[in-house]
Amino acid sequence: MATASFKWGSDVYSAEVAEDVLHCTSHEGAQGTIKLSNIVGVLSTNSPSTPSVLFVVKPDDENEEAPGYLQKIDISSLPPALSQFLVTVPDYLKHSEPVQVIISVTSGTQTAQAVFQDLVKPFLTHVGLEYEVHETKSAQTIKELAQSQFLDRACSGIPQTIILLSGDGGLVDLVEVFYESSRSVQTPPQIALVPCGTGNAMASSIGLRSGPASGLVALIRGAPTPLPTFAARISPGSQLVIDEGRQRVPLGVDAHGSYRTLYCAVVVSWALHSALVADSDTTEYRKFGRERFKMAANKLLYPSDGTEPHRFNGKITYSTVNGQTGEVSQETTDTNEHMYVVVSMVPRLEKNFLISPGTEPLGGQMHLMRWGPIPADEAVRLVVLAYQGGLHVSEKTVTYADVEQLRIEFEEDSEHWRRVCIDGNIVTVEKGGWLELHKEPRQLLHVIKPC
Ligand SMILES: Nc1ncnc2c1ncn2[C@@H]1O[C@H](COP(=O)(O)OP(=O)(O)OP(=O)(O)O)[C@@H](O)[C@H]1O
Repeated sequence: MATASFKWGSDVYSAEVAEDVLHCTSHEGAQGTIKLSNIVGVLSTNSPSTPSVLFVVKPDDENEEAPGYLQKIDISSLPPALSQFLVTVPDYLKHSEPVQVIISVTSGTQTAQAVFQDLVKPFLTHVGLEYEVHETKSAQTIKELAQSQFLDRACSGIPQTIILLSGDGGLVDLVEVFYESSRSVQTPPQIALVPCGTGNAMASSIGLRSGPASGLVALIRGAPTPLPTFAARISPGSQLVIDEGRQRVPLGVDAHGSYRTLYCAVVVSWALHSALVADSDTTEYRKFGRERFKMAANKLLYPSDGTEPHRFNGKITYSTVNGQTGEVSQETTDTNEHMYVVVSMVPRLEKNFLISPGTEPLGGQMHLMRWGPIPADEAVRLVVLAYQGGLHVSEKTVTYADVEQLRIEFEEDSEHWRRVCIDGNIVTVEKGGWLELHKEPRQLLHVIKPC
């Protein structure tokens, strides 16, 4: 198939579809092919008589996650089989404010700049959109932009669309600024995700699982949907871990003085999960992409001194609602010893890591996933089952519950085992401290979900 090597020209091509492939022929008789699965959309806005096909050329057709580059060709007429791809420019790309593009340069394996040049910039140009580009200069850039620009517009009722070329971190930064502000948001920004991170939990959960190009498909044919957000209240004395674990920043308390609230939209975890996220967030580990999580997990599950994995101590209480009667019941895990504790607000933490098959994307649910101390090999088996379509949730050893609220009281002496992960941020809870999770009623951000 000539997808990568064929040189597309500015001709108007005649086009026909056969066996999920668009066959195009130029006036001079040159022939090129495009897999239908690589088509982003067909625009007929500029000239209805010569629709434009936007498609991704993948140098390595076998690797569906390879970013590739975007190409546009005009065709002389629309084959019926292409009508499913017909799109018009959606309202969220027609705001008076230019589209805001954020390139988070260190996300994942540092591909975001190339993804912008090869996919997003050509997309914006072909669709004829005005845009402003912001490249991150530090870990604070997205928060600073949110403070200085996005929040102002949202509070003034100005519609805006933000394209995030990042992992979950970019979204988490926006959540932090918008939800910690006391200002009143009139018009939530509409956020398009172009997955460039390591886990890309939110993007994968809303269906963007074929690399960064899937973000373009959602951008041209998407539905802005409120982003459910959750409040994590943490006891006083907690600290944010920064600088690859070397430094701590006290989190302080909210104005009422009894706890600090952090807002989240993806995942809160403790025990093995938070430890592996914390341990693997170093420049050295980041080079390994998604593998870094497995590498860190192995070190925790099979300690080098030959001992068994750590038994995490704490009391976990949670409430559930009976779907039929609406009755709320309070439950406590049968033991205070734990190995794996994850509260997920999304179904997937990575493309194929289906941590919570019962969670509807952007549905506003929290699911607790937990198991107690078990042999390391058994823990590995459960994690493998999660990669095999979320089969771990039916195992007897796993607690899996749709929870309304949850509280953990930490009973660990060492700070090392009191590290929790709140949407990728690592927080150490004080000795004897606690964490509570609640559903947050405000909806201040919208995520563009693929239709
Ligand atoms: N120019 C920069 N200099 C330093 N840090 C940066 C810079 N740009 C981004 N960062 C930081 O790099 C991290 C990137 O996080 P992001 O979530 O986007 O990617 P990831 O962690 O690889 O993916 P995921 O969260 O989906 O697993 C964030 O902490 C962000 O603040």
